[in-house]
Amino acid sequence: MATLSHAIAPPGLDLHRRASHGFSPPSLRLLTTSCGVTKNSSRVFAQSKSHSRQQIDFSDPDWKSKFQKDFEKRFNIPHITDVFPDAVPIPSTFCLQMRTPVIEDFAGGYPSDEEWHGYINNNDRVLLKTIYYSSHTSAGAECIDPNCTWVEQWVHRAGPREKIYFKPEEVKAAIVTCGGLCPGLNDVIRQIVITLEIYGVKQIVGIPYGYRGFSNNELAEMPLSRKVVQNVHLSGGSLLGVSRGGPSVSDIVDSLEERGINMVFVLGGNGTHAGADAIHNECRKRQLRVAVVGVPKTIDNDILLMDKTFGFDTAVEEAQRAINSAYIEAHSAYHGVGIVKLMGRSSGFIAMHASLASGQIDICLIPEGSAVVCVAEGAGQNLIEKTNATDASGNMVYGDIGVHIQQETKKYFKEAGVPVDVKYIDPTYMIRACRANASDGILCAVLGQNAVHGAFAGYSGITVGTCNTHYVYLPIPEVISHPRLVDPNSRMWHRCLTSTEEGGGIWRESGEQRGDKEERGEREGEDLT
Ligand SMILES: Nc1ncnc2c1ncn2[C@@H]1O[C@H](COP(=O)(O)OP(=O)(O)OP(=O)(O)O)[C@@H](O)[C@H]1O
Ligand SMILES: O=P(O)(O)OC[C@H]1O[C@](O)(CO)[C@@H](O)[C@@H]1O
Ligand SMILES: [Mg+2]
Repeated sequence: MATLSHAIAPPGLDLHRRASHGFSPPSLRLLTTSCGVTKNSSRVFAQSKSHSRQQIDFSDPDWKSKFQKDFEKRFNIPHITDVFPDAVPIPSTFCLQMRTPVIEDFAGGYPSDEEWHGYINNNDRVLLKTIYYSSHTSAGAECIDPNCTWVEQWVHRAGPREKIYFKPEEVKAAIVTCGGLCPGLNDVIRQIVITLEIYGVKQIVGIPYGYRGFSNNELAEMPLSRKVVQNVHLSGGSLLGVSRGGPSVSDIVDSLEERGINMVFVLGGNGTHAGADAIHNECRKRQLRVAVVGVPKTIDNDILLMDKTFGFDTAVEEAQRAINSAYIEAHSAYHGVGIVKLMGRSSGFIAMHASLASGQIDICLIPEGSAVVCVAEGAGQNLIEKTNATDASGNMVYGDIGVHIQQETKKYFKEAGVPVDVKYIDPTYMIRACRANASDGILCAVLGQNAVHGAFAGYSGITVGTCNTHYVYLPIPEVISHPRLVDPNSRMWHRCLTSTEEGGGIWRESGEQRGDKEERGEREGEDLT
């Protein structure tokens, strides 16, 4: 008995071609995503892909320590003293005396102020990878060498430092939000402003409409204060507006100089971070004492190394509403088919998580049955006509895979002589224009605070994120070298398969189909995502 899953298997979604296989499957589930297929051989040294700059000779008995040294160098976070070795720090103006200890809680007595100061030591580190894989055949294994040797990889811990490199009264801080919208942007803006004020900063401005705001004289900077941002997190979008494209890096840095801005908080995805890193480098070239700190914003969750980016949870929650509607429509119709297209340019994380969360992504092909199809926008691009268009930032504009599946499904069933009722839902912008949920709200607040702590501590060219639930600073190039992709060998993907019962209906593109993406992307196989 053929199943629809076979009918639409790669190189497919070619429902006609396989229609002759018959159509009497018991029940079948389908989930499509844009995630790639990993050839088993590449799993052996999955991680070495991201370490391609370092040629590792595993026959060298010292390879591990050399690897670790190289890793430390790569994950070193740029500091103001790299360029200004004589920069003198001052004691932090960020007050940590707000604790209200209940003495009785401390059996051995509450630590004195000399022992406890609540700041982060510059040498504190967070373990980047926490699973010891005993074999490269383990699910989601990321091994460096053929023996899957345990290699500790440490990254810098985020948070307030005891010494700061900017006098708050000399700071003019700017916040800019670029790319597309994402739930939680206003929460991050709010928290950055509040934290800057706690340090004592008086000059805080918002740059309107992304990087464009730096060059367009008609767009005035927006003065920001706690009063202005107090309630902004209660609505979605960005208080400052967003945009794609815009001025050159050199023009942006000219504008920073003209405006006297010496702290820039950049909220955006991989494109925005590439811009932030370029701005940081240009400032260094010009010997400007400017701190550039990113906060990763991507609804697609396609930034490397982090547990997840803010807004993702909210988007998944919102996506479920669409899936639920598709499910209800499909189940209420005679031979109903519900199709939902979700965001995910290169990565199918939203589709995978929303499917897993909803438990409703299943296709029943029994005559009285129904089907719910969830597809990530980047999937199956090889099946539809290329638009050859790019947006203002240079990102490729994709064809509409959702509409394609809708049309092909109708054709398929027509040819099979089975009446179907196909309902197509495209909630695209609804999942990213909404307000952040509680867990994203917390994530945004902590990221915003840590961005300010990083800038005051003298770091630049960095971004903030969570690794294994701990907050860290990472050098920008390491998180944007390519988009993070769903790993089909990961536990999460298999959980997704499991949640769709037999899992036989899950479809993903083959390595060949998505060859171009394989070149650009890296799969991340950890359990969290
Ligand atoms: N390599 C780059 N160097 C400098 N600036 C860049 C680069 N790539 C993109 N940008 C700029 O960054 C901004 C945002 O880029 P983009 O539109 O790709 O969104 P993004 O940050 O990737 O967010 P999203 O996840 O919403 O796509 C644009 O103003 C764009 O001009
Ligand atoms: O219509 P816009 O603003 O270009 O945004 C669409 C794109 O933005 C994202 O949400 C983030 O990159 C993608 O998933 C999507 O392709
Ligand atoms: Mg992008």
